[in-house]
Amino acid sequence: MQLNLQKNVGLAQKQATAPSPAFNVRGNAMRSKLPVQVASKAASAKKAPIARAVAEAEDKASKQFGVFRLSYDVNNEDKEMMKNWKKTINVAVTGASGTIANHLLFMLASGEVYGKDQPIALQLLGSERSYEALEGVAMELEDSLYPLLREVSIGIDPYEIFAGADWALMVGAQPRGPGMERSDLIQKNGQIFQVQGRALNEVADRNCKVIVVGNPCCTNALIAMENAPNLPRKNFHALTRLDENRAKSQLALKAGKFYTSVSRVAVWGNHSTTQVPDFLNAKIGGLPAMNVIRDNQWFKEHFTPKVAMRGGALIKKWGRSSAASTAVSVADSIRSLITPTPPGDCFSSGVISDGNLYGIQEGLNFSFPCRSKGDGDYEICNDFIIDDWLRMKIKAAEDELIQERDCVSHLIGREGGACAIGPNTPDTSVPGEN
Ligand SMILES: NC(=O)c1ccc[n+]([C@@H]2O[C@H](COP(=O)([O-])OP(=O)(O)OC[C@H]3O[C@@H](n4cnc5c(N)ncnc54)[C@H](O)[C@@H]3O)[C@@H](O)[C@H]2O)c1
Repeated sequence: MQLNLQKNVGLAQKQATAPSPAFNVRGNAMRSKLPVQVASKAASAKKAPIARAVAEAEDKASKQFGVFRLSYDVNNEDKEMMKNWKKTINVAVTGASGTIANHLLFMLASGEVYGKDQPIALQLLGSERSYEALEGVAMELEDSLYPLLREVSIGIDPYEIFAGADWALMVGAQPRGPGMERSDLIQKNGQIFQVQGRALNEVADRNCKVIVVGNPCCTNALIAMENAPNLPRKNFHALTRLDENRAKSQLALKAGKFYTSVSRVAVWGNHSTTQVPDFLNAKIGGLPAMNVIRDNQWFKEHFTPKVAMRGGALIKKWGRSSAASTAVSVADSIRSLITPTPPGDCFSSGVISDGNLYGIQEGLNFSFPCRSKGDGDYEICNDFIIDDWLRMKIKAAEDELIQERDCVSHLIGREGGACAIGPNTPDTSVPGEN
């Protein structure tokens, strides 16, 4: 029996515009070259983008080492196991040979994120420098024998790797080098997300869900979204779930309760030290957290900065930034979108602020409390109480995100103010996560 034949032809078709090598690997597979029809360049140039991509992919497949059709010898036992499986989904992951991805990919492949009945194809994007490491990652995935992992493809061209993606987990970003200004990092990474946003716009599934992890993640998500006008604006998320998880853990520890009793914890604003972990609306054991932990000073002076500075505390101990817990929080973010949010609860995500009821300026990627029916979509919760303290903190986060947006206005086709982030601007990056 041949599995994923369609998909693998599709994969070859995804090799559309790439100057890069692409591999498609899987254990126990019988490999054979794809049949090819060579199209002339002139003819393909006139075709619509997708038809051209297909023609170019076929052309490339005729010449390129490493493009395979895979077929599997499936015995009866395997058939039994697979009979209730859903249709394979394509999950693109960038920065795939990086530290976070090294945890995340194996969680995805194991089925613990999308479900034990959800086969996936992993499409891994690396940088030129990390290409060999990417091959190593693919080999490790291959050696892990995950039944639900139907395909692994690797490459360095986002147009190739995002082709047909149902999900794009955008982890890859340039790290902040020694002496690098925050504004330089915003620019450098902004350019990456402009290119990748354009690629998503061209080749990803029209309902692709995007989660941006690479920092500054809210502004990067905004850039990707603005460069992908063919995808729903709502589909672009920035990862602030790690901050929520950190807040939950601190509340549970302080209250002496198990973390599952902590709910309705929102993180507002930016994934930076201006972030606002919301203790006013949080609940512990179904009661307002402030009625359980009766210590206002602790909430404002310990809890809030502790959550915001957690990355720095961790890097001091560990010598590197959070990776495993970040991967866990990406997995949590995905699960929050594909499973219904329990009544009264929420999850935090950086999403487009358009139409929000909290007075946050529109056109920003801003972290809000959200809820989902489990269909991949979400809505911003509209029943959170905001007091003066919370309002003041949220305003500072909003100002910061407006400032970041001004610095990338040229990348999002927006008339914007000048970039006001300079060497003397307070550095609000989450320590260790920039
Ligand atoms: N939002 C959050 O909560 C959160 C938490 C922790 C880290 N982060 C951010 O996540 C990002 C990744 O962290 P990491 O620890 O995995 O870093 P890492 O340096 O270990 O890995 C990053 C990988 O991205 C690759 N890369 C660079 N440019 C790329 C591009 N244009 N396309 C594809 N890949 C590219 C690099 O080659 C590298 O392998 C960083 O920006 C970090 O600040 C975010």
